[in-house]
Amino acid sequence: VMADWGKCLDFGVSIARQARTVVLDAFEAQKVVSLKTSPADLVTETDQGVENLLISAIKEKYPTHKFIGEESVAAGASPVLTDSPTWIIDPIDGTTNFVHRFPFVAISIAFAVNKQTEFGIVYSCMEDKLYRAQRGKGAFCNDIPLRTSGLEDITKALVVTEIGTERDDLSLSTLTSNIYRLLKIPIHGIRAVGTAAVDMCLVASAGADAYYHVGMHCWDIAASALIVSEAGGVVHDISGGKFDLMSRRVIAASSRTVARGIAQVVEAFPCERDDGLPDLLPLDPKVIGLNLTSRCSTLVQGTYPKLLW
Ligand SMILES: O=P(O)(O)O[C@H]1[C@H](O)[C@@H](O)[C@@H](O)[C@@H](O)[C@@H]1O
Ligand SMILES: [Mg+2]
Ligand SMILES: [Mg+2]
Repeated sequence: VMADWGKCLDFGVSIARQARTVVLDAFEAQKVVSLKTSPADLVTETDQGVENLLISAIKEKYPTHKFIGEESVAAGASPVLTDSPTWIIDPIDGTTNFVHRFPFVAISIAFAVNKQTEFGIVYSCMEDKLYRAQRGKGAFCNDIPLRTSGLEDITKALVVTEIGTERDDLSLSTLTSNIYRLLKIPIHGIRAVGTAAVDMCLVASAGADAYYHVGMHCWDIAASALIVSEAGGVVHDISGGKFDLMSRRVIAASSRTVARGIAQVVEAFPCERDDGLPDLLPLDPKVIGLNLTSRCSTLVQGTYPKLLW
């Protein structure tokens, strides 16, 4: 029988609401900003404070549960997802927005058991929009049910993506040529809100038709990936194959057709997986009929082969 994690979800919502008050209080205040992996990868004391608040509240109620938190990982914790009940937390998604007071900042909390996401919560703090989904039970924004647009025709798509924090030539040339090739399809337009979690919730709420990105982390999208699929959307790897939460690549879309259309024109640049495993080519045996057993031990330099089906 499927365990009902509903009470755990309710607890997650209650601590997300508490954390939001901390974010709102800090939003206007002076901030101490530090750098992480690049001059564009920022972190503040509020990121760390909110993560500590969430993790200590959860530990008190569920002492055996495990955590993958963005700022704990930045401080050296290992982001390996086991079968144990695990909370995957991004305390502030959109830290650059937070620092600049660009009013799109989200708290993202996902909960996985046996490596399967059981619920996801994304609180878009300035908008006061609390998105949530429990596996098999639908997706909601402030308790209103969510459905994606269901769009099939990519030439009518509004697509969200992110610029990310990479500033090296390969990442930036791949990223900008992806935008160029998408616009040439043509599509209606491209937007970047500055938080992957909110981008994906826009797909779930039909405000956009697809989101794609290479370089974000599991904590950015673990919650919103479930919210998109519970809203009737699809979530795939950037190649069009099977989504892998730890791969740092994703397409979330209104339909498989739109996802396929994006997979055909966008390319991935190599980036280290969140779990540190050797990078797997995004080969989905079902999709290409291959019987793959061995992992690919080295990154395919440059871009991944096109996996079209
Ligand atoms: O604000 P973060 O939690 O660091 O997440 C950001 C990420 O740093 C950036 O690279 C982009 O991918 C954004 O979409 C993320 O939300
Ligand atoms: Mg983030
Ligand atoms: Mg963050």
